[in-house]
Amino acid sequence: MTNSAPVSTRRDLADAPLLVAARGGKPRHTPVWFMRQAGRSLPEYRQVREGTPMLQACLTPELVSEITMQPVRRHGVDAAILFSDIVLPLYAAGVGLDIVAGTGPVVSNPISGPSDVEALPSLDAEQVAPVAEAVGLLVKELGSTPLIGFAGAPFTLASYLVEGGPSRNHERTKALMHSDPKTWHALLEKLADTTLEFLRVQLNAGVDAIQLFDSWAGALSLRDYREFVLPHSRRIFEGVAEISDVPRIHFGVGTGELLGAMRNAGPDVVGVDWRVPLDTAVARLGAAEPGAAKPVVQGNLDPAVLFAGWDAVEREVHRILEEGREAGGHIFNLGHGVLPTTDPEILTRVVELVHTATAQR
Ligand SMILES: O=C(O)CCc1c2[nH]c(c1CC(=O)O)Cc1[nH]c(c(CC(=O)O)c1CCC(=O)O)Cc1[nH]c(c(CC(=O)O)c1CCC(=O)O)Cc1[nH]c(c(CCC(=O)O)c1CC(=O)O)C2
Repeated sequence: MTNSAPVSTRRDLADAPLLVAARGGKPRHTPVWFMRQAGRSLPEYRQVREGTPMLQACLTPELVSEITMQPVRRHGVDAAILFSDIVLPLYAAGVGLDIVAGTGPVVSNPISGPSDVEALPSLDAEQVAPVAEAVGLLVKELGSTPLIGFAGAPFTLASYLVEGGPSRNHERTKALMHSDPKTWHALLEKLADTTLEFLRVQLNAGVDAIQLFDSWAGALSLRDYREFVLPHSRRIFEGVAEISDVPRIHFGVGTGELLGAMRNAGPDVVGVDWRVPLDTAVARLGAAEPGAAKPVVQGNLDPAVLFAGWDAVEREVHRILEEGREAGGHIFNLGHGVLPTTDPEILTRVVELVHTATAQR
């Protein structure tokens, strides 16, 4: 774990709509970006990635920079998100895994007990130096567009490591959690250390915000989330706050019942999937002490609606913007990542619609 003092390489983007909204201010328009905006939906992505395996691409600075820039140039989004993956730090640390196209992350030797947790390698900043180099290239190229760094949260990473790959029911993960809490917490502590170190590298290189993805936390009951996951996610947000004052976003899928608990982990912004209307999410998040600032939310267009024709898209975007007015701040996004066969033209039109519908409010 490097404890180098944060290098102030961040740009002064004080009036960038993403950063203004994230702090509960009034941006010149509602900011919009899309999870998975850099990826398979873009022909230029498929072209530039030809022949380079996913994880190797994530460790090639010039490729990371080019791929991250593609949706910014094409769509005019209000943020870039670093082209990376949630399993990259595990791969860089030496965990035997690969990303199999059409499947996702696949782990060679799944974790099943205390000796496997003991053997899990920790991450050294040097192992992800190419990511820091990519951030350095991007902060020069992005001008006034903020760059969002990201990492996977401990529960989602643990699920891939224990299940050995994507899982519908996470049965091995939950079995370990309930049968051997000591080993479970030891695993999540190591994963939180790795995540925090990976975020530290991105922050010291100059990212302007971070997002912690707990994509699969929605598989948990509120009781289990609070007992087995929340303390570890909270440690990450507290750790990030000690490194930098950038806005911290927390997102998961199927998390309608967990939103209040996710806010207790300490993020500045909570991402909401498409199942919960934003005004309902604000009510569930807003259970903080009376007089506290209203929560800032991100989301939450159903990615599948982008296949329903422009009239449906336009109707849904206006509905979501209306619901977002209930929050202390709203960053428009999808409720999960862009689906690979999405028409990129539609995403560009959504950016234009959000900007014109909310300009100079
Ligand atoms: O085949 C390729 O070209 C690589 C596909 C690809 C991956 N990461 C990627 C991309 C670019 C893209 O999304 O098109 C690139 C990727 N992975 C991620 C992000 C961050 C974001 O969503 O904006 C991004 C996009 C970053 C950016 O836009 O710059 C993070 C990620 N990887 C992963 C997850 C968890 C999950 O969704 O399972 C998550 C959390 C995000 C989410 O919930 O959508 C794990 C993962 N990585 C990957 C896959 C897809 C496997 C497949 O279906 O081929 C999967 C599993 C899955 O998505 O179901 C590989």
